[in-house]
Amino acid sequence: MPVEEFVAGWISGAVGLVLGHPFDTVKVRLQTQNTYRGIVDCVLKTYRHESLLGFFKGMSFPIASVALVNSVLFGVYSNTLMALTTTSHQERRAQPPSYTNIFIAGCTGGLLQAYCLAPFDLIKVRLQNQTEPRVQPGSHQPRYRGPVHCAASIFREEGPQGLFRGSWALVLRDTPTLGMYFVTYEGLCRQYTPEGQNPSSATVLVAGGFAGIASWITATPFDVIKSRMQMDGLKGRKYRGMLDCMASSFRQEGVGVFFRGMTLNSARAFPVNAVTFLSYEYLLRLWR
Ligand SMILES: C[N+](C)(C)CCCC[C@H](N)C(=O)O
Repeated sequence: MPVEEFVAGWISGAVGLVLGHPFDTVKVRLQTQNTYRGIVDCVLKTYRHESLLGFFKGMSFPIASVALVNSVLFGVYSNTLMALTTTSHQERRAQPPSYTNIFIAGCTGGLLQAYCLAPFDLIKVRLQNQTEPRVQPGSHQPRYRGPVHCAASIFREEGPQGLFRGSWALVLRDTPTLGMYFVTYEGLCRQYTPEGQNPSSATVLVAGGFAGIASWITATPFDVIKSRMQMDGLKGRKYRGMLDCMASSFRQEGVGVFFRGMTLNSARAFPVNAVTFLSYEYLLRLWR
């Protein structure tokens, strides 16, 4: 039943999310702050200054919203595929859909999830970039006290459209790359599974992991622009728009800027997406 796909998408996303958050925090900081020399430097400074908790900043909203975001991604993907091929999830092993249809369904899922993700991702990025240690009485207060305060402040200071800052870059980041995500996953599963059978757990883990890496590698240039657009507006506006952000980042920092965070994105992508697909497939088989 289509609704199961939504629920499976949610639970599997939450599991992956917690696992990958520390990588994500370091990545966001490297993409948007020029104070770190590299991954190790950023990890050490974060740990010394903010303790282990520093790596988990901004995680609560993503956990709450992953329900919506991942269920939209997997639910729209699967239901689009059903509309294109008239096969349900269970029938797809016996009648595999074409890669073109998988790509179209993945892009559709990606496009819609990007819109749901936009405000939550913005708040995550703003909180991850607060480098103040835990608030103690009398110490310097960070700008945002928590996710709700952050959302309310953005709404007040930058208007409702402020909550969607960077959403264009996010849509461009996620639409084609999520098409690729499902094509890679399906392709690898088919390659290592005898015809008509379900892929083994090991196959699902490896295919999910590589699907994550493939889509994150290609998504990184827009990921950098997205993070920068999201931080813009915090202290006045530096960029006139997405194209200006791309041009001025390139002018000031060279082409390398578009690959910032690629190592961390890939390192995070394998475990996160291996677990995401494994729990997704497992839950759907459980409910059949
Ligand atoms: C398309 N792009 C690679 C940007 C995102 C893929 C999202 C997959 C998973 N929720 C994760 O957080 O890794």
